[in-house]
Amino acid sequence: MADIQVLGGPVRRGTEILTPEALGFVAGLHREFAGRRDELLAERARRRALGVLDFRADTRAVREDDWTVAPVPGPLRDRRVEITGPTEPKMAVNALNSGARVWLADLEDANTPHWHNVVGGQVVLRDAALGVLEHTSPEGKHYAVTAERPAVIVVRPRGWHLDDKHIEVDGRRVPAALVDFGLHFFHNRGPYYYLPKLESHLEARLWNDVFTKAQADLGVPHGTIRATVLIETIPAAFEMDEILFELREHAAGLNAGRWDYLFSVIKFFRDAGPDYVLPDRDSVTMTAPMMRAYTDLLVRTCHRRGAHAIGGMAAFIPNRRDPEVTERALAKVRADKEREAGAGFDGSWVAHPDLVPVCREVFDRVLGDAPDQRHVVPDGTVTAADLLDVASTPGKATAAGLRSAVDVGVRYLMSWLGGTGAAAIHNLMEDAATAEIARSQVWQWLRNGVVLDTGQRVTADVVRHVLAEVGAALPGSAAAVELFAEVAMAERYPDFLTVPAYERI
Ligand SMILES: CC(=O)SCCNC(=O)CCNC(=O)[C@H](O)C(C)(C)COP(=O)(O)OP(=O)(O)OC[C@H]1O[C@@H](n2cnc3c(N)ncnc32)[C@H](O)[C@@H]1OP(=O)(O)O
Ligand SMILES: O=CC(=O)O
Ligand SMILES: [Mg+2]
Repeated sequence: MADIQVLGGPVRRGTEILTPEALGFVAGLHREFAGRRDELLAERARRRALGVLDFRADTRAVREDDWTVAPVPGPLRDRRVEITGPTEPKMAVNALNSGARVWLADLEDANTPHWHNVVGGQVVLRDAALGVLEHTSPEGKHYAVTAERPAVIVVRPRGWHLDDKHIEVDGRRVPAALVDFGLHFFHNRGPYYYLPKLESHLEARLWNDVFTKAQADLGVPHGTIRATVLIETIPAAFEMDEILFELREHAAGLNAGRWDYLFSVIKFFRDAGPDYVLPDRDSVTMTAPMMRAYTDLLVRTCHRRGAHAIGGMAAFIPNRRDPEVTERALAKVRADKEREAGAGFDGSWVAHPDLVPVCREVFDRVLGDAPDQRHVVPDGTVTAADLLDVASTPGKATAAGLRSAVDVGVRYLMSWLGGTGAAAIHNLMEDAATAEIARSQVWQWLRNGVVLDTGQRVTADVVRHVLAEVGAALPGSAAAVELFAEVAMAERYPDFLTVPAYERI
């Protein structure tokens, strides 16, 4: 224990989570795997420096051979509606009662990793697993899980890129992914996880080895854990088969994480010239050729391998106080889910309980009594050129788009720094992934000197001017404005906005 330091302050009921045994377990994972994690992060940078993306020659056999992942476990058999949300107690109860089949309990895109969120989230997850989760709001409203069939909990730990500054082992910070997974698995024995932001099959292999050791250390049978991997980076799109193969004894499916995927496309090609400059965020829809290629390949890969293909998040949020906003959100979400169900997905995500019925209805119509449509393997081939066809994305870079990116980015960072990692902004769900798009788009437009629809070229002065106007209209935004400038305008592009942001909380 002497070499395990907890640097975060006290959190209510935190001692139930940060027990010597649980910390020892996390330290064991850290000692075995942190070094490999470091090498894999360095490998991300090396791969981008090469500037080339293609299917790998050395894994051709994995793509061509016949194999399948382990059989789907009973509780994950039917995933037609999954609700996502942070592990805050009220939302946790609401998600479990929402009628969705799965609750993606999010320690990643929807969560600010304040220490009290990290530890408090584990308290909520433990109570939920034990069936004792309850909450009373400041207004005195009582929340308890009453659903006959509460959603199955699937936990999303943070990605490989972040270290947690509140736990040190042998003098160094522990990868946040190992903190989140380790504490959760120690207290609840899993067994279901979503794995975010992977860039390669070697990162999947690392997760597989973490699962193997974790199960062995705690005497849990090998293969109990089941992971759904988000394909939400462009490098990972070229290794879908390989990722499932590495995790085949622990894999449950793949998910099309569209927002981080777009972020990754911009990030990977941020200085690759005009053919790779994306237009306004709201014009890049899932019907853009490169997005269609990505989801087609995902569904085909999953179904060939017996895994579930889970759709992504439409960002439109209903508003119980504004029927027009709600009607628009329902129509947009319905169209999105119909596209996904028609393309072969087995289920999809919603961001709000009021969207559960529409997603369920759309998938009920396509699935009928069957729990999924894994037996449907769509024909066709997706080539590297299809995945990389950024140039055919319709839309323009506009002055309104620039303002919106800056405005949403600053508003979101205000929320994130304040401890709330998902927010409804202008009736859209914004989280770390969508904010990454906003700031990366500004960086890309600036680097490429993009000319907007108004004829104005994007320069540092133009961005500074918009940022000053946005900041002036938002009281208390100084820290968020400064952070936005750092992540959208720095000469050297920061890989993740959450890394510098984390040092400020
Ligand atoms: C790119 C990606 O990774 S997507 C996945 C990550 N992102 C997310 O998970 C975002 C999930 N969604 C949310 O966080 C929220 O819906 C927000 C922040 C967008 C909007 O939340 P709010 O402003 O509270 O919405 P609203 O006021 O309409 O909520 C109404 C009720 O629904 C509840 N609710 C809203 N969203 C959720 C949710 N996702 N899960 C559970 N309950 C929810 C609220 O707690 C509230 O409950 P109450 O009536 O008991 O008070
Ligand atoms: O995590 C999901 C995404 O779209 O990003
Ligand atoms: Mg994501």
